[in-house]
Amino acid sequence: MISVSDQQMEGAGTMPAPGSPPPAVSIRNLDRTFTRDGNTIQALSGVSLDVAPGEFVVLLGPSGCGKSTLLNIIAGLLPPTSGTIEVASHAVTGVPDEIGMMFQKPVLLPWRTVRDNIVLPIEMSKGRRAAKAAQGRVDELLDLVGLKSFGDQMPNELSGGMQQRAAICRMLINEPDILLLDEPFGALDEFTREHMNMQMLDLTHRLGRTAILVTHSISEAVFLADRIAVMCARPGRIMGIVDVDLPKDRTPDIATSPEFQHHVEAARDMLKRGHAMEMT
Ligand SMILES: Nc1ncnc2c1ncn2[C@@H]1O[C@H](COP(=O)(O)OP(=O)(O)OP(=O)(O)O)[C@@H](O)[C@H]1O
Repeated sequence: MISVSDQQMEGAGTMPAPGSPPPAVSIRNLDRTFTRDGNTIQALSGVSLDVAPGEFVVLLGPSGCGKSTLLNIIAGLLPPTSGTIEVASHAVTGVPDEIGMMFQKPVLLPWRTVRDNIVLPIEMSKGRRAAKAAQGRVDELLDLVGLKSFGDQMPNELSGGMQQRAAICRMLINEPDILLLDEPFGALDEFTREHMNMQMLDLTHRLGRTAILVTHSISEAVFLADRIAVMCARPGRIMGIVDVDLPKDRTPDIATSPEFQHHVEAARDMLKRGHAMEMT
């Protein structure tokens, strides 16, 4: 039985159940507009969403529906035009300490070794001595993502998937509770992407992290998510939520199961309805 709730009906499915722990991320009535060439673009309108600690939420929607804008607002990189955003029960005013972020491109500095790229966030915030003291943690992280013997290599000696794994280590070096993932594996080939998704799922469960991931891919969303927030454009908003009640331990084989396909259909139907609303 698939649980689907429509946000058009009073934000159903986006709020916590009574008595549940405070959300890791809480968004209320968020709007964001941009001005371009004298025109106002409503990138987000009336977005409300709570993400529970340890939950994996996927933002799924077509190009331009405001997924990256929403992620950047949660990360404190962009202010909302109106509405509220809290991370760990605190209003977001800058980049919260709890947040780690990853983008489609790994953006490793080519003149620094993998290890020196990973400690960069510490070096920038706490200085070189602190970065040096974190080398043990770097080794643990490299081991965690299967790059144990690659710490002293230069980024150009690594494949695209390996570079993204180094970027995962850099995201985790400050031990963030909440991971914001903007199509982190979108530039990788399908096989590597599948492998990296499995690794990310395993990591978030093992480390007990909260994750919010952006994707256009319905099957990727169903594979990764505890809940999918389906978005539509013009203006960007959350159409509704698909609860993915599949077992937490997932391997690519699950994609052939009827349950998986039912969730894919539920998300696709919601996307189609969003598209139809955009056209009217
Ligand atoms: N800095 C900006 N200035 C003007 N318009 C912007 C800016 N950033 C985003 N937009 C507009 O806001 C809307 C949402 O953009 P956003 O990048 O968040 O969408 P998206 O769903 O992440 O798209 P994609 O999947 O293609 O990355 C788009 O119409 C985009 O053109």
